[in-house]
Amino acid sequence: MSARLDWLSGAGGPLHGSVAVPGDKSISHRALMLAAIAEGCSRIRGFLEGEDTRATAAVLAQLGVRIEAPTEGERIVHGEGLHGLRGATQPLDCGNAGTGMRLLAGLLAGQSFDSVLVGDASLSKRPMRRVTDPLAQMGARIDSHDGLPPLRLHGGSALRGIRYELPVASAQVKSALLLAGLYAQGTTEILEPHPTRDYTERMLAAFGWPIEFAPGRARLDGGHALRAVDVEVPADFSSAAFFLVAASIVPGSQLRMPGVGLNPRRTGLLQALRLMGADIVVEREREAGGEPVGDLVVRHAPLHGIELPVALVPDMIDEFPVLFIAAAVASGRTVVRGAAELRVKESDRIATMAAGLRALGVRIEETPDGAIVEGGPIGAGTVESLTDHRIAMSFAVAGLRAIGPVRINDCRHVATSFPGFRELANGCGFALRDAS
Ligand SMILES: O=C(O)C1=C[C@@H](OP(=O)(O)O)[C@@H](O)[C@H](O)C1
Ligand SMILES: C=C(OP(=O)(O)O)C(=O)O
Repeated sequence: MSARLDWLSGAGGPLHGSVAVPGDKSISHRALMLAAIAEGCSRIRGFLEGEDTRATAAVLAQLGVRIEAPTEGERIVHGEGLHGLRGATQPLDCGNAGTGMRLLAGLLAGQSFDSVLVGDASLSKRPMRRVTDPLAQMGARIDSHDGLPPLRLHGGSALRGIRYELPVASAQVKSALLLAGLYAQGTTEILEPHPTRDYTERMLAAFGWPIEFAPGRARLDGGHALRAVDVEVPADFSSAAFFLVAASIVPGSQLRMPGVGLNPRRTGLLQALRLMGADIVVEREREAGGEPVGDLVVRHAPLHGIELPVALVPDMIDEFPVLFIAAAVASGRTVVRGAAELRVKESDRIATMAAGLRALGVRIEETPDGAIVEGGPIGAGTVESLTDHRIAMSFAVAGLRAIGPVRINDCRHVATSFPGFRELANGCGFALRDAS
């Protein structure tokens, strides 16, 4: 993870073929965690072999959970039961994963032993009070470094359920509190300002924990048990997003992505791109592993700028970097508002995208909670990914339509969410290579 890796993305395409997008990151994290504290043995298929999810698996192994990896994309988790985890002697390294650290904070807050959660340089700058404050209200004792990692969780705290209104729409915070709620006395109830992805709720129900949930709220009582189940992980919509935009902007392209997760709390970009004029069809809609999935077929279409409806923002929170690329090649102006959360991701994604697009000659004005992008030609140039995986892949997409090569500095974190991105991209018509 330390060696630097720079990419050059050139004008490729047209893009053709079928792209097998890897498994959903959010679901893979949760499947590991719930299986680890379930009774019995769970098999996970379609598991994301990303660095973020592997870090979560390694943390659970440190806590005494036996996890087998019989084939790539498969895990067999030997559950230890709700009270079967064992304290680790070393800090638990969540790598680059905000999801890993925040959900584990909830899971570990009610254990009998102490834990220390650490992360890499990027994760060490991400705000943790959003989870530590409500967990403290539940009775947890957690020390942080001024609201930043590392998090020191003191074991032996008796947790009690709370009713909590989330100040920001965050599935990570909701999930952390629900996981802590498993260990709490009484009822834990979470209310959201806007509904967020409900994977934790759906999966808790699948593992047999009584839970009530509806868009924007979730409620459970402590003191039940989880029973092992098999989990089928769909392909990650957020990874498919790069190919949706790539094929939309390169003339003559047509791509198919089979088995992509289409949970409505994830597919805001589909709606946004359609509002911009994109030609995306969902085929073979079905249910797999309790989640809606379908095959996405995308063909090139001329895009035009839009005022993005603010209500779509939480449903496409990880897709903004690549939306900004679509906006940069669209005709006219695209306006994004209500997306201040982008500033506390792996990088400040408003500032990082604005700096990169400006370096390529695109007119973009940053606002506190969004940006205004003027579509037009994309020039050649050098951009900094600031080790943010989604920024690196988004500028790889931009290179397809640039008038000369786009150099993307520091792409080593792409494998956190999308191992094999470059090979898949080149396989369907990208021209993406090492810069050195
Ligand atoms: O719960 C999850 O799996 C995630 C929730 C989102 O974060 P927030 O909860 O901070 O919005 C998202 O950005 C992240 O990639 C994954
Ligand atoms: C924000 C992201 O992930 P995390 O919060 O888990 O680091 C992401 O994958 O874009």
